[in-house]
Amino acid sequence: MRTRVKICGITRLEDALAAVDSGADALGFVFYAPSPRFVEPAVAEAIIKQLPPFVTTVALFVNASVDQVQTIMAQTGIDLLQFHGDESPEYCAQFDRPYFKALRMSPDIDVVAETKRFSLARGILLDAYRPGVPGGTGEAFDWERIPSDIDKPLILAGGLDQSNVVQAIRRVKPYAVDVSGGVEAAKGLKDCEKITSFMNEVARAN
Ligand SMILES: O=C(O)c1ccccc1N[C@@H]1O[C@H](COP(=O)(O)O)[C@@H](O)[C@H]1O
Repeated sequence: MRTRVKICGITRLEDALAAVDSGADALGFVFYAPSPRFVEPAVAEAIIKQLPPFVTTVALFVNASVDQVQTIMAQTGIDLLQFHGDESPEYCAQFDRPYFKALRMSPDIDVVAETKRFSLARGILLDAYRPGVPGGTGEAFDWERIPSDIDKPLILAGGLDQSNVVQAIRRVKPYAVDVSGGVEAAKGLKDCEKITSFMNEVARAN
C-alpha cells in the first residue's frame, strides 16, 4: 500500500498548495501557541477554504482546553484532530471528530499498552522524545524500538527529511509519514523544493 504523507506546520497558502501539488495527503495546522509553527485559526480557516477536495486537514493540539478545540473545529471545519500532549483517552474521544494520538518515544514508554489505552484513536503517531518539548524537534528516534504488533495505523514522525525517509519507510513500513522541520526553509515556512524532493523519495520507497 502507498505510504500516506502529512505535511505539518502549514502557515501559508502557497505552502499548502505546493504540498497538495506534490501529492501530500494531509496538511497539519499547529494550534499550540509556543510553537514557531503556530497558525492563527483565522489564517488556517482562510487556507482551508482554498484547498481542493480530497485533502485531509489536521489540527494539532498540545494539552489544549476543550473550549479551544471546539472553537477551532467550528471555525476551520478541520477533518481530523492530532493530540500531541499528555491528553487522556477520555479527553481525546469527547470531540465530534476523529483523532489520532501522538506518543513520544521516552525511554520507558510501552507503545503497545499506550496504543491499547487509546482504543478509539484512528491511528498512533510516534515521535522523538526530548524532555520538556512536546514535538517538532526535528530529531529522529531509534526505529528499531517500534514494536511490530501495534494494532492501529502507524504514523511515523520525528526528524524525517529527504535523506532518511526512504530508509524509514522500508524499515518501519508505516501507514503514513509526518514531516515538518525536514521540509522547511525556516521554522514555520516551507521550502517547495524540499517538499517535492521529500514526496519523490516517498514515491521511490513505495
Ligand atoms: O511542529 C511543531 O512545532 C510541534 C509543536 C508541538 C508538538 C508537535 C509539533 N510538531 C509535530 O512534531 C512531529 C515531528 O516534527 P519534525 O518533522 O521532527 O519537525 C510532527 O508530527 C509534527 O506534526
